[in-house]
Amino acid sequence: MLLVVAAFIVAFVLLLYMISPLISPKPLKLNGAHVVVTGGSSGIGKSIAMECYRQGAFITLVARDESKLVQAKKEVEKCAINDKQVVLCISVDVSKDYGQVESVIKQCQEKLGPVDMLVNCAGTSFSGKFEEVEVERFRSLMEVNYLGSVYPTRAVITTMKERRMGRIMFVSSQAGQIGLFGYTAYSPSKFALRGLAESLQMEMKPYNIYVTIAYPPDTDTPGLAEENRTKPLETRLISETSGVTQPEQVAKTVVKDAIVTMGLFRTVALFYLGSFDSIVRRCMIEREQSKAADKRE
Ligand SMILES: NC(=O)C1=CN([C@@H]2O[C@H](COP(=O)(O)OP(=O)(O)OC[C@H]3O[C@@H](n4cnc5c(N)ncnc54)[C@H](OP(=O)(O)O)[C@@H]3O)[C@@H](O)[C@H]2O)C=CC1
Ligand SMILES: CCCCCCCCCCCCCCCC(=O)[C@@H](N)CO
Repeated sequence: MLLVVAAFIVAFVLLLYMISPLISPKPLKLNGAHVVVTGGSSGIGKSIAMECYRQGAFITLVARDESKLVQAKKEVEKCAINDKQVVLCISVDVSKDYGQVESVIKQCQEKLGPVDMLVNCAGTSFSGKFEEVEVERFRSLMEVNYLGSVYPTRAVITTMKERRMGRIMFVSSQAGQIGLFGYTAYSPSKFALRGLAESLQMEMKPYNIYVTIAYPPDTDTPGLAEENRTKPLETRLISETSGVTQPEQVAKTVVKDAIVTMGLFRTVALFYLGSFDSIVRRCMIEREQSKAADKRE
């Protein structure tokens, strides 16, 4: 009986794999394409920009800090494959004023042509126990991670629809697939991206615009180093189960996914949850035991 079920599952997956090239669109050629990367001055965004540059794209890097932008531009330029390629830098806060975001997108389209691919990677994380996270943080994470992806997307979408082409990428997180200890402020902002990406994909498909969303694990970036400064023990132990990835690796995977959209759904690994609950319980018991021991002394 079990064997039959297993055989069915294997056959189904094989079938999906075989028909996926038929139902997915033609791969996007990055050579000569204009790619806008928000959060392109650091970490995952910077690696994505470098990966696209290696494939011949023209890049606009968007972030706030000008000196980090200039530094990143130099690094991206080193990945050039021809002498026509250009890296443009734009300093703007993607989460505050929609009018501003719209006007910088206009500027970069005037210089490098219509946007072929938008990578929404600007974002920030924070971990801490729910009651210890400042209330303001819940608003700011939602603003940067969610609205900071809505605004640039909104600013490029009309032209993409007119041209009947384009790719939009959102960078969520494994913490955007399941809620985890310490991420009460961060996870919801990443879950929101999933709702946005799935709804938008349904609207955009008839216009030959494809939306992808990435769920990376912990990745070795300045952003992660900053987050680790306040990370509760539980969050650290839970995160260790999926390890730390290098930004270059994440970039390779997500860029490939965006240009060759497979359209296959990613499954949530729910079986992890049981083992995480036991980590949380163990930490609590150990903390209580050491408190009790302190009292006895
Ligand atoms: N590193 C990790 O473990 C993981 C990260 N992610 C997600 O990937 C994305 C990138 O993370 P990571 O590379 O670690 O982060 P970094 O902190 O290294 O880089 C963040 C980038 O976003 C920019 N940015 C932040 N806020 C704004 C804003 N309001 N307006 C414009 N630009 C902004 C930063 O530049 P500046 O500050 O100058 O504006 C910088 O370029 C985030 O969305 C993060 O949530 C997902 C899973 C794992
Ligand atoms: C298909 C699999 C889905 C679920 C797997 C569960 C894995 C549990 C480990 C979760 C690690 C938390 C990563 C958060 C990364 C992040 O976004 C911050 N580091 C940002 O700085």
